[in-house]
Amino acid sequence: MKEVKIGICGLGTVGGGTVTVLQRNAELIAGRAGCRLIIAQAASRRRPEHIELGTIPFSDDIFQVVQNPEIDIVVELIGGCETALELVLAAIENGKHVVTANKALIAVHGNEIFEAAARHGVVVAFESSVAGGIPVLKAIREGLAANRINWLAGIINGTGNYILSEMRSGRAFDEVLREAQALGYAEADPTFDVEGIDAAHKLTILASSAFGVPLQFEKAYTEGIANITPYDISHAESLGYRIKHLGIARRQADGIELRVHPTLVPVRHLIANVDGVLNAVLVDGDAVGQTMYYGPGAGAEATASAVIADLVDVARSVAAGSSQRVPYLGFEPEALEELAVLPMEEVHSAFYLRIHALDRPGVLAKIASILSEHGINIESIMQKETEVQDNTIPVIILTHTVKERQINRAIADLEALPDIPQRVVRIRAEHFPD
Ligand SMILES: NC(=O)C1=CN([C@@H]2O[C@H](COP(=O)(O)OP(=O)(O)OC[C@H]3O[C@@H](n4cnc5c(N)ncnc54)[C@H](O)[C@@H]3O)[C@@H](O)[C@H]2O)C=CC1
Ligand SMILES: N[C@@H](CC=O)C(=O)O
Ligand code: NA
Repeated sequence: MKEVKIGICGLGTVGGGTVTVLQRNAELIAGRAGCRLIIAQAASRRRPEHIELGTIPFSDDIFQVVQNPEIDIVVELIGGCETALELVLAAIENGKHVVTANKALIAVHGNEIFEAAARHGVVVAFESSVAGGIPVLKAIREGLAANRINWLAGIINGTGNYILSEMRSGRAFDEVLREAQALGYAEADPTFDVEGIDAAHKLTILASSAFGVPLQFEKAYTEGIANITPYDISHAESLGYRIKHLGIARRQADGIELRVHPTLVPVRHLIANVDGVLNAVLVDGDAVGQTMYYGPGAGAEATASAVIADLVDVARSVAAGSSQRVPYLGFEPEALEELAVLPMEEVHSAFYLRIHALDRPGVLAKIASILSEHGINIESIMQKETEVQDNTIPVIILTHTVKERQINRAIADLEALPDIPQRVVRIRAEHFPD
């Protein structure tokens, strides 16, 4: 049987999982790929103690892997952007195919990397970069190729979803984050998870694959989960909603929405019930309707599953000597569109508002009148008389769907009232069509 030689750079969580699964399932993978995947070299800062490397040659210099003439496919699992970009471009220039789990690298430098790969006749595969083990890019680029995709929405950060899920049972944010780090779910810099940057990287890749637009991470609206409190989680629940951190991309007539933020989702919706490190991506296509892809979004072997699926894909084409591949973003480069990313003020959502108002007669009427002046209808309102804090009473409001611009103006007017001494808390809400 033909052999395809691979070199693995980075032996941390995902690198370790990849070595383990490649060794454990070697026969099965060879049967599927039609060739043997041989790890010809592995490199990382330190020789890992917890990974059984056996006879695999080890180096502490990742650049040795891209210079190794034996190697056909370089697997980049070091993370980060600077060295990873240098490594991947060097691999491509040396005529090597690349498999990477690095969403930051693809979202920020993907356009440049794909051009370099096309010039050198090699491929770059990145299924594991989005939603870990879930084959969602394959589903969008291949399985849904017939569809005009209208919108997609997903829980695409395992760490953030793990934190929000555990907070529902009253656990503290910092303690749960430390646990997610210990389980290998979090990024090297966990602020990427907490501030929504990791989800924005993944949403950028999903949106480009769904709509056929160039990668444009810098235009994504990004808001994380750091300000979500147990108080809002429990009040959202009493309104029949759960707070999830979602990435949403929607095609509008004049552009696309590209946004990542905490969102109230009706509790009965499937996506509200995706908990822990699990991810889910809901995709609406004009022919198929809605499909949802669900599974582990992070973790060593779950992510290795997608890394190895890419290795099998690339190895099959190397073994067959074929250059026919699914295009990176699922569209031929000349079919990509320059659709504008819409400013957030043009986006429509319903809103959960938490307003702390002084306990004076007529305050509720003033709030209702300001919302009405801005054309905002109220779906439900709760005044928590028993929860007086600093002389204020929380008023929780759920609005109907409005333009972001309307809510911004209404909140500015509310915050200008002497009766409302604190900032208004707002969280967007989505009602997915059936
Ligand atoms: N942990 C997860 O569940 C998932 C991670 N990813 C992505 O996979 C990539 C790797 O993530 P993890 O395995 O979690 O990270 P990690 O921090 O556990 O592993 C990275 C490894 O690369 C090594 N390394 C980094 N820079 C190096 C350099 N310049 N020279 C030599 N060695 C170097 C580190 O020493 C470490 O062993 C990242 O891009 C991450 O975003 C993607 C999906 C899931
Ligand atoms: N830190 C990421 C890892 C997978 O992409 C996450 O928590 O989802
Ligand atoms: Na994936």
